[in-house]
Amino acid sequence: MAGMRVHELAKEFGLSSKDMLDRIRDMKIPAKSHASMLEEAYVDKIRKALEPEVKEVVENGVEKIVVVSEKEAEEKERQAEEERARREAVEKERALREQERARRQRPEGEPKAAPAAPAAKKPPVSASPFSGLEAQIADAKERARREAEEARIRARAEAAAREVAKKQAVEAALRQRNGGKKAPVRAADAPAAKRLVPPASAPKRGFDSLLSQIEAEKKRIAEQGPAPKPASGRRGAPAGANDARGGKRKRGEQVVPELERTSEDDRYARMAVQVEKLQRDKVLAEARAAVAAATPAENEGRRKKRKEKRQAEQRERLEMEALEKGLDPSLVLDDSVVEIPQGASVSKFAELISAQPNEVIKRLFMLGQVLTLTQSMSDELIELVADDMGRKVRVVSPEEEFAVVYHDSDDDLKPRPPVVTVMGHVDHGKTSLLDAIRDTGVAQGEAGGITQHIGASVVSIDGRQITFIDTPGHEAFTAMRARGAQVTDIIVLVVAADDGVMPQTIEAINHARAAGVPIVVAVNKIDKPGANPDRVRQELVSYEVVPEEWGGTNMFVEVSAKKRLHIDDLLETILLQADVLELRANPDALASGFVIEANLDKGRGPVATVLIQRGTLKPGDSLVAGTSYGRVRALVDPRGTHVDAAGPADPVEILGLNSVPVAGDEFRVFEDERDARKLAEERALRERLAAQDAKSHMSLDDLFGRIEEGKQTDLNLIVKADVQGSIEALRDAFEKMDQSEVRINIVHSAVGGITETDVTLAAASDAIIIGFNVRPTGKSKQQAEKEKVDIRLYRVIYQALEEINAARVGLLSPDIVEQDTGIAEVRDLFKVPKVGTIAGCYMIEGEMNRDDKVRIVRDGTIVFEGTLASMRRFKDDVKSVRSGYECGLGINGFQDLKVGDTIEGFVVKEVERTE
Ligand SMILES: Nc1nc2c(ncn2[C@@H]2O[C@H](COP(=O)(O)OP(=O)(O)OP(=O)(O)O)[C@@H](O)[C@H]2O)c(=O)[nH]1
Repeated sequence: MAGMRVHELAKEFGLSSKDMLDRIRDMKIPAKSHASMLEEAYVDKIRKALEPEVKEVVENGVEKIVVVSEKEAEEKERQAEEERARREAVEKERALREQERARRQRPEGEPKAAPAAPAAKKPPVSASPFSGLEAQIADAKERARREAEEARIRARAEAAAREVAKKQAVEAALRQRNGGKKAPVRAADAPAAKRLVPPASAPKRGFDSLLSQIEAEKKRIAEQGPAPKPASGRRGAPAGANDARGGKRKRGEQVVPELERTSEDDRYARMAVQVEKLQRDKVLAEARAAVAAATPAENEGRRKKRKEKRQAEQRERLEMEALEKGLDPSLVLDDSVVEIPQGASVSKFAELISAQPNEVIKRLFMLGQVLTLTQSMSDELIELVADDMGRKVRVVSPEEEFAVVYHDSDDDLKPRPPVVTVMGHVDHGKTSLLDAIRDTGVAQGEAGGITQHIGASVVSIDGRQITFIDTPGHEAFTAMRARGAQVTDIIVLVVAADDGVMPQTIEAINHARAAGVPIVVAVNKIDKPGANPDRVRQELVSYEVVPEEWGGTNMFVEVSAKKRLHIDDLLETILLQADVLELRANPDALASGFVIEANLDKGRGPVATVLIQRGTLKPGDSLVAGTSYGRVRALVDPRGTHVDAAGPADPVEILGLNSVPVAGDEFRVFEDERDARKLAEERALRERLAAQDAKSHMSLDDLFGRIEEGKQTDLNLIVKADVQGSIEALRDAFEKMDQSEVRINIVHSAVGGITETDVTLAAASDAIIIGFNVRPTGKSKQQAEKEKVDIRLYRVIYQALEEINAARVGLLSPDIVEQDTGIAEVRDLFKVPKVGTIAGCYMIEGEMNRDDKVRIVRDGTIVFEGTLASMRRFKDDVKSVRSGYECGLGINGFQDLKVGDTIEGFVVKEVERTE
């Protein structure tokens, strides 16, 4: 078969040439106009493509025809039925009329025909005289309904055709606007579409909305003429126009399917652009994915993991440290908890909890505390105010702030010597045993045999070291432990074989057990005739100290300190016990440990004996010990030898501290001296605050006591002395005093000169300062005068006791007082033949007279008291020297003057008692 022209094919399918051309182009078949000749193969293709549509249209038409013929048949049948009914009704009516005529012709008396009566009364509908009329009315109604129905169907089909025409017109307009190549659809083309759309069976609802959208679009184009927005759907579009790309598009794509049909070139160009864009997007997405999967992400992941690991480790470490410090880890680790340094000022506190200082002051006021911005808050106040303001806080002590929890690796730990404390009942031979061990003859040196100050010593056996701490009693051991000074590894319990277990023996056992320290029993005085070592063993069993040979864990050694019997055995046993303990420490670190004894040496200043627990201490190290700090000037071992280094378990005396620390104080070397100083100063501040707190609590209690007991009065004392022993002696003496009328409270006691801190504390606690062999240092004297704080200085204990007793009796002023006159500072020294040492002085305060008594004060301690041998200005003897002048002073019977000493003049005056 030959080819066909486009218009011929269009005619075949009942389409306009233009519609046919469109479809042909959609099928990518070349055709330029309605006259273009189509190859046979193309014609077949077009027919195949269009036949389903045509078939649909035809089928719909057949269906309609079938439906119409059925309806006609029904109608005819109905009409015939109606005709039949009408004829029957007419026949019946005629019969009835005949009957009536006959009845009227009959005489009056003649009975009525029975069957007629009921019929007359209730005639059947079919027999009604109007039944024919009713049938006509019904018939007319039915006809009208039918006509209306047909009209509706017609109207619908026409409306659908009109709408399709409209849509095609809009499409054409859109095409023209976008492509500009397509001629607008003429109104005449519109009816052609009618044939493609089944008049009544076309889907309606979706079509309606499509139409309304098209209408809106048309209106918009007409009014504004902008670029078209994407078509809302493809329903109603010609079948062949569909799905060049599967009909699925992403939101925002600029391509409108209908618009692609403007021209081949245009369409492909658009597709190319789109493909390019798609590819670019794809490439970009791939690149992003590749980048994301590549190194940075990997690094990011690793970094994140590392960070998480670090955080977890840090958390664990903090938790461990908190537990080791006995703190609640939840408080330490809770981010919402604000850490407030101990003794923080009101303004600092407000700043840390991000509150208005005035608000803090107001709340403090409400708590009965009138504080200014710069004043320190106590721990309790910090917690109270924070709680009041709904904030979680944790008061951090200076120790904690500087706290270091040492974590030495196993490799760093080296074996160290054991540290041993000897304990036992009075007179069971502790000092003698230590003496025997050290072989230094200490016991003979102590007149009463009562140990006064703790010390430490080192012995060697078989090249191995043992460090001994000599304690004055169990209290010191417990006091040290209470301060966290766990210095002892082994306790040697001395039990006299002739005396057996005594109260202090039991106490010692309890202390050792509480500290978790193993006991080695030294059964002493076995040389004595009444010695019964086995009895000692038996007695100790009931205190759970069981000899190894009896199946227990305690090693027993029978010794005689006096006769030096089995001392080696004892030392070997101690080493055996130490081996069991596997004592180790890291020597390669900054030194730390505890102060075991401290005093103010007249010649050397503050001296502290420390026991090193970790690291190595060297001269030049900056350290802090309690509230003292300084740079190590010299290290002296227990034999009095200057050493260059001291390692773990070594006891060593250190010189160079600024003040005297307290036994049990922790010491630590800092890399930076400023840190040491800062910690020491903060500790001192905290101590002052604690002392004030203690006072305020106590005074409240006292107030209560006074109200309860009527006449009760308190005497608060601050005791300062040159050695701890003096303080203990004074304390003991006070305890023995009758306190029924006046209660004596020692609010603070320490070794060293009277400082400004002491005066502040005395002012705060309304206390008297008692100085025993010490003097006020720095500006403390002026401060005491300013604050009207009474400082009483004594050289001998009995004098202090006597005065206090006098004061206690009626709190009277003593009879005799020392009145200071002037103070001179020694700035130079001259050796004058036959006269002795003359001090070149500068009078720094008051006026000193030639006849005044004088005391020589060095580092706050009185080193001599006497009279002046000479007082000269230049070469002239003078009677007095006032402040601001230089002079030369000679002291009777005292040559050991030093530059830096102060020479204080005073007169002794008798003061009358007021009652
Ligand atoms: N016969 C004998 N006497 C001893 C022995 N050990 C100590 N003594 C004597 O016991 C007395 C008390 O000895 P100390 O060493 O002072 O006893 P201490 O336990 O240190 O005494 P305090 O320091 O007061 O607790 C002294 O007179 C010693 O000579 C010993 O082994 N044998």
